[in-house]
Amino acid sequence: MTLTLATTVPGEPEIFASLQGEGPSIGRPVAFVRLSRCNLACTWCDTAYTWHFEGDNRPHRDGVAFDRSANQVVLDETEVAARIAALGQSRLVITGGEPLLQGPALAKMLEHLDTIAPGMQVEIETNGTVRPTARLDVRVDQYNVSPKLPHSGNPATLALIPEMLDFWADDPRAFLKFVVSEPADLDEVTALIEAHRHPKDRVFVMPEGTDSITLRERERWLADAALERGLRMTDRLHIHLYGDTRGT
Ligand SMILES: C[S@@+](CC[C@H](N)C(=O)[O-])C[C@H]1O[C@@H](n2cnc3c(N)ncnc32)[C@H](O)[C@@H]1O
Ligand SMILES: Nc1nc2[nH]cc(C(=O)O)c2c(=O)[nH]1
Ligand code: SF4
Ligand SMILES: [Mg+2]
Repeated sequence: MTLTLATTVPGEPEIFASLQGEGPSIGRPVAFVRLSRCNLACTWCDTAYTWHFEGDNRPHRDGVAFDRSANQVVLDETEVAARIAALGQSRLVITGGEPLLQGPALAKMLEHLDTIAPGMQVEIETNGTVRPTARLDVRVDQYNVSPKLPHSGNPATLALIPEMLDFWADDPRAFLKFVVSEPADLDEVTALIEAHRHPKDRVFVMPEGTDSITLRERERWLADAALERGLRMTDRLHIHLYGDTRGT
């Protein structure tokens, strides 16, 4: 089966080694694979090149027309697994775009990966709106679920599906990671986790931002808010280290 991946440069799939920059595994050395396409359209998405193609039925961002052929590459699941194994890491982060849109092919890729690099730990970065298939789910050690608040520009009917929030609350592998732009967003975070009984020790808040100055500025009030509300906070380490660049 094939997977559709994002690219670093035209034709080169976005498969790379880096430190996990966000969330419960921050600082861990990992292999990353970034898949193409998304079912949401966050106004501040830092990887819009994974879903925002010319001709797509999506709002254009900054008036820039993205070229699909330069931003996608299709590979067999065995080739994807081989490239991940070649990075020599013991942990894998699957991200996108929205990786759970390609559940069946991802499951096959991880099954093959287990034969060439046995025992790799697997994390999935997801917007939390798509249920993982059973065959994929058995291969996953951790879900980093980032539900999208209204400031993302997505309608709540698409982004905040009550049954899915209940589903993640019940899974001890699922950590929520809310992107926050202003202090009032914290009230929405608190209301959501209380409504869906998501344990606070599995809830992170993370500043919106794609440069160090913005992140640091927002972290000043976010740290106090997290402390006050009993939530965990995460930085975005990769932005400080490498800026907002592909393949890092
Ligand atoms: C690009 S998304 C891909 C995975 C999935 N679509 C999701 O949204 O979780 C990876 C992570 O980056 C976060 N993110 C994207 N743009 C961001 C920004 N401008 N500031 C902070 N976090 C951002 C998302 O919320 C998510 O946690
Ligand atoms: N280093 C690094 N850490 C990350 N954690 C989550 C990322 C993502 O885009 O999903 C990401 C990323 O793009 N780079
Ligand atoms: S859900 Fe994730 S990949 Fe999709 S637009 Fe939002 S941040 Fe970007
Ligand atoms: Mg990222």
